Amino acid sequence: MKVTVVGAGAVGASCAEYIAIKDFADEIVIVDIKEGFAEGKAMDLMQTASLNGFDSTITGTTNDYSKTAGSDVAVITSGIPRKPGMTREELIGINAGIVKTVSENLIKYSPNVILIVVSNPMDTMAYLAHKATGLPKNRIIGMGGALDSARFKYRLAEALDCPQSDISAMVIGGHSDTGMVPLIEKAVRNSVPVSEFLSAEKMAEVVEATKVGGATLTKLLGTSAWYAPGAAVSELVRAIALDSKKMFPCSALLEGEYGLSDISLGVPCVLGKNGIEKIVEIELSAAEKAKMMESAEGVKAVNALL
Ligand SMILES: NC(=O)c1ccc[n+]([C@@H]2O[C@H](COP(=O)([O-])OP(=O)(O)OC[C@H]3O[C@@H](n4cnc5c(N)ncnc54)[C@H](O)[C@@H]3O)[C@@H](O)[C@H]2O)c1
Ligand SMILES: O=C(O)C[C@H](O)C(=O)O
Repeated sequence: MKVTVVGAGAVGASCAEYIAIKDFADEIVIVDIKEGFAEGKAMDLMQTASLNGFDSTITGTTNDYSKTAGSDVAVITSGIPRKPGMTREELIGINAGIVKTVSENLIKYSPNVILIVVSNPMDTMAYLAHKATGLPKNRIIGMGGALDSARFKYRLAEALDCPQSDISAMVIGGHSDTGMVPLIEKAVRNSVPVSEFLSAEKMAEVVEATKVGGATLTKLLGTSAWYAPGAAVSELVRAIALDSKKMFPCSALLEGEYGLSDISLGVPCVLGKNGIEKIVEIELSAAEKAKMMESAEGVKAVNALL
């Protein structure tokens, strides 16, 4: 499998590193516009091969998309991250143009590629990629919910004082500080609803902490997070590479699913060799449906700025 990662910055390099270490890709190509930056990151990562025990080959290129030709999957992390106090949506003015051009460049050399959009505001950037490329809807995946769900599990395990491996939980909706929908009613600790262990107040605290998980880290780090985002992307790529049929919440183009259309929004997706193999329509409570509709309105308002 050949994987391209556009953007050799914090998230792109982390994503490339995790993909290499998990060793399911034959070739990883990193692209950046900063002269020599992708080449340097690739060489540094390749010098970990004997230490981390992987055989994937990693190369870098400064904006030469011919080196990405024939990619099976391409991850778009190019663009600026937010600073403390900003929203993800405020990045649209700079990132929209970058994501559009990068998407067009990628499909020129890899017409059969599956795109994974990471750059923020992610749901809108994924929607933009659909408009810019015209790729089939199964071949554009927005990564946000997989990361948000990991943060949800982290917060639930913290509240329950238990290993994260005991938790199954999912976040759907928009990848935004206000629009995320952590499905707390459906979260379980080893098949037992978390409501058996946590008060309503504590569950509300966990939901709120999950929603601002990105902003919390941006405040601590001075820029947005990269380890968990990179790891989340690597898991989506692995599901495609191994045709695993694992289900992740991903931003997918909706055409009537969940009563929504003309929007890319976080919903449960089965991932495999074809990208999104299936959008899974789960039963939502009235409260969950209301939050999902509100989330969709927020994303559509940002889409309107394109
Ligand atoms: N969807 C998510 O869950 C999620 C998680 C983390 C970060 N993000 C987003 O990912 C993006 C990258 O974050 P980061 O922390 O890696 O930023 P970063 O600044 O560390 O890296 C971005 C890289 O993109 C490069 N770049 C800019 N324009 C480019 C272009 N036209 N072609 C190729 N490369 C280009 C820059 O040179 C830089 O190296 C941001 O928009 C951030 O908000 C999204
Ligand atoms: O929070 C950010 O700006 C980056 C990313 O969307 C995240 O959730 O870590």
